[in-house]
Amino acid sequence: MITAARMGAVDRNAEALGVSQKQLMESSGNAVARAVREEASEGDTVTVVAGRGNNGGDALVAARFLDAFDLSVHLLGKPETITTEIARENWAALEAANYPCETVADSADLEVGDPEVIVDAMLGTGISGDLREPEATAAREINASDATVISVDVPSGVDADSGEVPENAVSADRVITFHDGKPGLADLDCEVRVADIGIPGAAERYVGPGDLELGSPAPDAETRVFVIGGGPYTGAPALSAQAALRSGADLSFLACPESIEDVLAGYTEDLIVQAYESERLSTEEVDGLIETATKHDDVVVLGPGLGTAEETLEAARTFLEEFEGPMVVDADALSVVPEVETEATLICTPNRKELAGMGGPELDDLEAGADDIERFAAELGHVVMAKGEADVVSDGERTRISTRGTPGMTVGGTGDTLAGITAAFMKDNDPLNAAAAAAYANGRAAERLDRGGGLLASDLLDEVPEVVWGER
Ligand SMILES: NC(=O)C1=CN([C@@H]2O[C@H](COP(=O)(O)OP(=O)(O)OC[C@H]3O[C@@H](n4cnc5c(N)ncnc54)[C@H](O)[C@@H]3O)[C@@H](O)[C@H]2O)[C@H](O)CC1
Ligand SMILES: [K+]
Repeated sequence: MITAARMGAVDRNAEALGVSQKQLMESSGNAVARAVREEASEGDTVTVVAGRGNNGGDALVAARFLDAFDLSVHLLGKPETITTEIARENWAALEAANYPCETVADSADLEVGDPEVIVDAMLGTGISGDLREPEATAAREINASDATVISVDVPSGVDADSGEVPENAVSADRVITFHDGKPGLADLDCEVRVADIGIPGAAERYVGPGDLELGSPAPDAETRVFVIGGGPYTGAPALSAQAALRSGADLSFLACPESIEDVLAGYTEDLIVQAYESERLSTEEVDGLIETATKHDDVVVLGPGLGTAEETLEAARTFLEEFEGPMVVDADALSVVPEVETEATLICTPNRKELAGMGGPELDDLEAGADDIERFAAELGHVVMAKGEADVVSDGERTRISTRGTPGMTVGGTGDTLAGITAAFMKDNDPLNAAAAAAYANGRAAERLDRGGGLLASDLLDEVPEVVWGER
């Protein structure tokens, strides 16, 4: 099953791999035509009712494969209102080739007639709200006919994700959906066929630009990130907190021992440093931190630069046991995750060593060990983003691999920037989508800066916005 949003991301990934939307539309249209040929005999009347989006586009392709029938194509709107280039091109091809096609300005003008087959291609996954005119009247006409109704991708009006069927939706006899089943089609009482349209498996398995769109924040999202780190180290928490801002967080707070407060505040005006008295993170600080995080923040990053003192690990354990919000757990805090029961939603970001240290698989090649990482994520009950030459992201059921990045990313601190990017993406988001998008953004930023060597993790900070807002 695949949601509409994820389908869009996979389409975008396919395009980045060199398989264009127009190629996918050609395959979709061909699959629809094959279904029509199963239902109609040569010379039968076939009526195509096309909307102005790519759902309609699919049927405009199908029309070219239906010469053997008494065909008529009805576009619900003016050609210039067709919303995509590839659908427009397919309409123009039909007109240029003298196909029997007409535009329907007003639903009263739509003559569905009494064909053997109607192809319902008004609306697919791009629907919003109940059917509006002229689609609503057209749907009534289609439902009132005795024709066999073949719906393209989704019966027009049905929500492909929720399965909600508004009363004026098309009632299909058959649905030809593309690439994978849709959650909203599972309970339809008609035949649903999944047609392979040639999307490469890599478009789902490997993180691409579509995943960035899916997992990065909407421009108007307001995210407050709270980094709990530092103690022996100061660079790591500062990198995470700044990376969060560079990835869309509006405010980035940094909780640290007061002994390094000035050092951290000195890095940049942009961080709000909130110091606590203890020399390092300890249990007496945790209640205060949980209260602050719960009241004021959206996502916590626990771990950068915390060090591994027993009292710090004990405090991390307590924090994890008591906090219930979204968290990125990185670096030294990772080792306690398998020991605690938590209500928090975690994204754990171990490197190979930390993965093994958490009781995960000991792997030289993370990509080759992706199934082991998926099993470990399932046991752990949280998203694991195992960082290496390839990053493997899994929630125990779904696994995606990011091969973005450069050898130079082995320099210290790129895991800290990744943790901050992940936190900025995590609010109100599927944690797997957020983590996959963050791995992609961090790696792409490094690729854009690649001069063969000499990368600094702090260099990534300026480049991340170029990826998150410049490339999607
Ligand atoms: N990988 C794949 O699965 C592929 C699927 N394809 C087809 O593309 C459509 C999705 O196309 P899209 O252009 O995003 O949207 P639609 O055509 O479904 O609808 C957009 C169209 O409809 C208008 N509209 C929206 N809501 C309403 C409403 N409530 N009432 C009336 N009109 C509405 C909106 O204004 C637009 O004009 C997918 O379903 C597949 O069929 C690709 O062709 C290939 C890859
Ligand atoms: K449809």
